[in-house]
Amino acid sequence: MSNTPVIGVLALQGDVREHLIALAAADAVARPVRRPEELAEVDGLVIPGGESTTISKLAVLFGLMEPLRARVRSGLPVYGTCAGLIMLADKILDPRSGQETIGGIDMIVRRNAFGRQNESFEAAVDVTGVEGAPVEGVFIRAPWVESVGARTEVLAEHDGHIVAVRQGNALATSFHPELTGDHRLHALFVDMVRANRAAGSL
Ligand SMILES: NC(=O)CC[C@H](N)C(=O)O
Repeated sequence: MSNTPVIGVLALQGDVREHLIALAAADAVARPVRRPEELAEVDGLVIPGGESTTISKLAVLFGLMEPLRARVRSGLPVYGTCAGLIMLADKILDPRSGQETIGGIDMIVRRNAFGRQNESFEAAVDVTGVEGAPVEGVFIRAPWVESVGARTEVLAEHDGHIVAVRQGNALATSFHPELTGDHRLHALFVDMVRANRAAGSL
C-alpha cells in the first residue's frame, strides 16, 4: 500500500477546489466525491464550507447521506470547515426546516452565529495541535459551537466561543483554512488519516 493517503472532498456545493489544492499541498492525493462509490474509495473526507442547508439537501438527493453517516460512524477521518462543521454536528440549534446533518461530533452548533454583525472577518486563532504562530482564521457567516459533550475536545476559541473541535477521527473548524495558503490544518488532518490507516493495517 502506498503511503500517500487518498482524501476526498465532498463536492456537492461549496469551496471544493481550494480544499483539493490545500490537501495536495499537504501531501495527500485529493479527489472530489459526489457518489457513494467514490466515498467508498477514500481514506479520509473533507466537508467544505458553503451552505449547510444546500449540502444537506443534495446529500439526501444524491443518496449520500446514509453512506456518509455509516462511514463516519465506522471511524472514517473527516474534517469539516464552516458549513462542514455544521454537517458534522450531532445537533443544530437553529436548523432550517428539514435540515439534516451527518453527525459524528457530540456538539450543538449555532448557524451564522458570527455573521449577523459581520458578514466576514479574519482573526488569529491559536489551535491546539498546530505548532507555531496562530492560524489566520477566515470567518464567513460562520457558525460557532454552543456546547460540546464529554468526548469532544475543544481545540480553539475566538471571542469566548468555540471554533475548533475534535472527537476521535472527526475534526471541525468554524473558519476556512483553505483560503489562506497556510496548510497546517490540512497537514494535521492528513496526519490523522495516515495514523488511522496505519492502525487499520496492523
Ligand atoms: N462559509 C460557510 O460555510 C457559511 C456556512 C453557512 N452560514 C451555513 O449555515 O451553512
